[in-house]
Amino acid sequence: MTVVSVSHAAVGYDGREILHDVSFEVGAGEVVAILGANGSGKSTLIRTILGLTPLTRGEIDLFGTPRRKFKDWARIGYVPQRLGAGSGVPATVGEVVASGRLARGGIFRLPRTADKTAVRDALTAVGLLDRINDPVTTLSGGQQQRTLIARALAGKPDLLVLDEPTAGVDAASQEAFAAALGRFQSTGGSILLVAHELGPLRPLIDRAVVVHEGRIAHVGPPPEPAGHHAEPDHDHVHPHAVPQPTGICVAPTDRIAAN
Ligand SMILES: Nc1ncnc2c1ncn2[C@@H]1O[C@H](COP(=O)(O)OP(=O)(O)OP(=O)(O)O)[C@@H](O)[C@H]1O
Repeated sequence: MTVVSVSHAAVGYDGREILHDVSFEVGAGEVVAILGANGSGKSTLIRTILGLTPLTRGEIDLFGTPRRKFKDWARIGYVPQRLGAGSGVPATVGEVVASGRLARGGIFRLPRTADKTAVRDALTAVGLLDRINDPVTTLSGGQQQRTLIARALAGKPDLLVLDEPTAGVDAASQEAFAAALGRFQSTGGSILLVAHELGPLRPLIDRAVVVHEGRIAHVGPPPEPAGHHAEPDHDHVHPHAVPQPTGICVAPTDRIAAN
């Protein structure tokens, strides 16, 4: 089953075409990363898939349904870049996560206990259950990001769409975030994420889609991370590449296994 299908998509703003003839798919249970330089069109692509920006040409299907007819938005959890600093709303972590249940409303509204369980399960998945009653403003940037993924998970989506989920996020939160995404995938979830640096997310990625100046430049294994290695035409493995030692600067002692 194809969860997202983008076929020959073109998208523009004010008559200026930003994405040209873009095609790729996300299969059920796959983790696909959209990579590319600043301004290459990654966010535009995500916004177009979510129906926030119109297509100029081409087709997008979601769960096998043309996007313009798709109504089952509760199947998609969207994690934006940031909670929005200074919103002035003194919401607690639990309240923010509970807002992810809203799309599950209407005549199929689940009982309150199911909502509470879903909120607690989602916070457990991202390692923040102990902060459930704290104002989100007291969390670090990385913990706020984990709160957003918990909000998306609480809605029990089939597809998570994440826009630069680890940008500016501390290393411990990135690890916790990657673990939560891994658990989501292991239960059959599909993931489409935009990233600059994959970091701890790298092992999760089934396929990378590299966007370069509005066109797909590479589909396949994620290119090597640093500098020119991230260029779209640079997709081979270097024989001299030295693997980074894992956990050298990211794992606080309480995350190191006892044996
Ligand atoms: N609402 C808009 N109106 C007009 N032009 C826009 C709009 N949004 C984005 N653009 C332009 O579209 C191009 C692609 O932007 P987009 O945000 O999709 O790139 P990106 O790859 O996500 O970049 P970044 O990594 O910096 O977030 C840029 O030239 C940008 O200036």
